[in-house]
Amino acid sequence: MQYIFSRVRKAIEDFNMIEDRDKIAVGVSAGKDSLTMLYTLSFMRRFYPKKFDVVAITVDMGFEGMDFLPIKEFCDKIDVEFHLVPSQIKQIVFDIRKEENPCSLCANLRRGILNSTAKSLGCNKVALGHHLDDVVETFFLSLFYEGRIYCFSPKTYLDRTQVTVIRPMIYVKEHDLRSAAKKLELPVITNPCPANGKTNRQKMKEFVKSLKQFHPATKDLVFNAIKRNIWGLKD
Ligand SMILES: Nc1ncnc2c1ncn2[C@@H]1O[C@H](COP(=O)(O)OP(=O)(O)OP(=O)(O)O)[C@@H](O)[C@H]1O
Repeated sequence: MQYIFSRVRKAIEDFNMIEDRDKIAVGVSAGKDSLTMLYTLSFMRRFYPKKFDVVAITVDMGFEGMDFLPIKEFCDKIDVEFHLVPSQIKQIVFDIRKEENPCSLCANLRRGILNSTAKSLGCNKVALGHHLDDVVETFFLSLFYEGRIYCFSPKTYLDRTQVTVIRPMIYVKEHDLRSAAKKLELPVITNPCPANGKTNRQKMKEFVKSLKQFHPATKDLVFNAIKRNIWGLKD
């Protein structure tokens, strides 16, 4: 875990993600990435030089048979307030609109609920669990499907809701998150979304993996280019 803590701390410091007296709403999907982020931030709040508080928010997408009790119990164990917010996102996206490419509408609706819940709980920040592999995949998604050089930012202020979105896991690789979640025995719930594994993001994941045969460090090289040329971070 020490490795993950140090990578998260470096990302937080490089992009000034945390300030004194922040109240951070951690978006918890119940997947490995956001649960590891929740564990990391809840641990860090005890020794980090800037004092901050953490609450966990899960937007219930409306998929049948999801049991969030283990997440609630995990939050109790690490002393974090847990909020489960019901929604009709599944019905809207799949049953009513029958979206062929459901991901962007789904993510927009989810983000809206997450940010407004965070605001109503007095949080000034929302933390999302995007990791280094997500960064590189998003870059290629934007390039191949939108024809632009783009990636989400590590830290973004949202005018409308007046909360700042932070992504403290961007320096951590998915592989390391998978190992950490296993080691910590986090109560990971498998994503029941019917689109899971069939998305353009999944295609990009496979594409990035395939690049390894041409150059073993492609992922790191692309990530460093994004850091310098899109996020403007100096070496
Ligand atoms: N239902 C949800 N409720 C609250 N936050 C969510 C929810 N779904 C996603 N998020 C937040 O948005 C981030 C990015 O969402 P995405 O669907 O890409 O997650 P993921 O790659 O499946 O990660 P995870 O392993 O945490 O599920 C998550 O890491 C999490 O912080």
